[in-house]
Amino acid sequence: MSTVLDKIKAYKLDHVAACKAARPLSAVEAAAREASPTRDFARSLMKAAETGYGLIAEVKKASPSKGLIRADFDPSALAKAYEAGGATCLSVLTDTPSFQGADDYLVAARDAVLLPALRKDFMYDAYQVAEARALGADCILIIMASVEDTQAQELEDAAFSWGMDVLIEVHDEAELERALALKSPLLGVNNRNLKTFETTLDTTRRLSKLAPADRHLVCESGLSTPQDLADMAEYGARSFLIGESLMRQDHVEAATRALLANPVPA
Ligand SMILES: O=P(O)(O)OC[C@@H](O)[C@@H](O)c1c[nH]c2ccccc12
Repeated sequence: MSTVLDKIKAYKLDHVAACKAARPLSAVEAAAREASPTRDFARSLMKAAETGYGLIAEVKKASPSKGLIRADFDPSALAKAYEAGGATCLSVLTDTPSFQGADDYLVAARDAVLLPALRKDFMYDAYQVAEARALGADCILIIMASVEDTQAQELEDAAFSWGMDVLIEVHDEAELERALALKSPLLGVNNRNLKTFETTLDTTRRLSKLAPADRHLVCESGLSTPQDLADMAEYGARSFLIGESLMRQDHVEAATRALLANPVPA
């Protein structure tokens, strides 16, 4: 049976082929070389996590599981609200149509602030990594559920060659094992199964026990309260990737601040 992830992968590969035909890799690489210097995504998270929580705040208009999340959607205003509320980094969905994202949203959000930004998309080809850098991205996502090992390695190598960081995303034990063959210290545990959309913080509870000490755990999806963060901190998570619950707030800055207000449990 084909899953949502399979469908996204199929249209994304078509999209990348069309992009390559319209704009050769050499042109994208030239643009990437001219892009704004990278901001230190991984280091910022680790530093924030020394004294509190690292927060990757996501600019997310819609999702395949929830449909439209935020009608009043202004990426630069949202980025500013996140920054003012204490977020460490941004994540900006560029995928469309599933997430109703756009490359321009990433450019606008990052330009509005000083925070490092993740291009949140489904990556399969080094071409997309160069594109990400040309858009200003400081980090890319590798979803282990959707790539082969060699592909993951190519994506990571390409990101490092552009001076970008890499968030490696896993959802089960087998993916985590495969992720450990890569070098990036940022290990994201997605609490949402991208094939069924089932979301449970038990995923982090389970996988955190298998994460080596030299990886920085990023707990992703399904988080909405300061209590969720404190709960996940008991399992070693100090950094969080949060979208929907913040995107549904009228006052994003205040909500971001409130989410981060409680101290990390001793
Ligand atoms: O909106 P949430 O439940 O706070 O989740 C944010 C983020 O983790 C989620 O958007 C996400 C995690 N991994 C992904 C991969 C592709 C698209 C989206 C995602």
